[in-house]
Amino acid sequence: MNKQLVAFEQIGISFNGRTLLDGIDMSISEGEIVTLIGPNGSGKSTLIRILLGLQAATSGEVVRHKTLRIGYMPQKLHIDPTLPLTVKHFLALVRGVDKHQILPTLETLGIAHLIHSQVHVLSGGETQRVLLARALLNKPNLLVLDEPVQGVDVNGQVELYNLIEGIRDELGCGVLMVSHDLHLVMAKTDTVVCINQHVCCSGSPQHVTGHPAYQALFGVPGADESIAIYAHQHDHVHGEHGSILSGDDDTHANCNH
Ligand SMILES: Nc1ncnc2c1ncn2[C@@H]1O[C@H](COP(=O)(O)OP(=O)(O)OP(=O)(O)O)[C@@H](O)[C@H]1O
Repeated sequence: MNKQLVAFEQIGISFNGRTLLDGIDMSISEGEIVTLIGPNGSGKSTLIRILLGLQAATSGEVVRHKTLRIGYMPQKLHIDPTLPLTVKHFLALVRGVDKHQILPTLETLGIAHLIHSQVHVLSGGETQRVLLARALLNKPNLLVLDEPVQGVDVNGQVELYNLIEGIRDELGCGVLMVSHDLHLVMAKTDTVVCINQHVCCSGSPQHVTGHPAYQALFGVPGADESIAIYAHQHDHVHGEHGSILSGDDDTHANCNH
């Protein structure tokens, strides 16, 4: 069995008395691609921030393997557009980077020709690849990608997911992704975890997509396959502070807790 890199154990977090995450259990192993899905504001990025140590959980524990080394790709590049900065110089800012690895990494990602380009003139897809290059230059055994295909057209999304899968195959690293592009990402994912305060559904894409919960959450029969709709129907009701009050309607999506 592959080495487990990270395990979230009963992670919970509250802000100003409001429970955002409650009792989250999930894990990521080497060679595994895990995709985190859920409605806007359900706490996906917060869970990533907890993993990165940028946010403290209110309860529970993140168990990290002693060899864990994370390469993080944020949702967006936050750089002052008036600041002159080439791709090469941007990547040279990675702490401890081996500068000889910059060009080969860009070659792997198909953007070697952009090495002397200014970062603020890059297209959406090019920017995402530069951010992926930065994550890879950290020599990770876990890639953490927060909405990696944001701002990328559909063809570009397929290419990026293929690249990510290829990187997993080559490096044998684990991958944790947040995504809204359910149909495209499913084909490249080993495990899907759907959160909405708690873990609502999880498992292989085959298991999850065949599950009534998934269909109630994301699928509208006959609708455009590329459109994912968050119509999250619980089989229970949440109280004011997030507690689960009832589970009396078994025609609704079944959540796993
Ligand atoms: N430090 C904080 N203090 C107060 N509220 C916070 C804090 N961090 C996050 N939140 C709130 O938690 C909620 C979840 O945010 P988060 O960004 O984790 O959701 P998300 O699932 O990643 O959303 P999206 O899909 O829209 O990116 C938001 O309502 C946000 O305002």
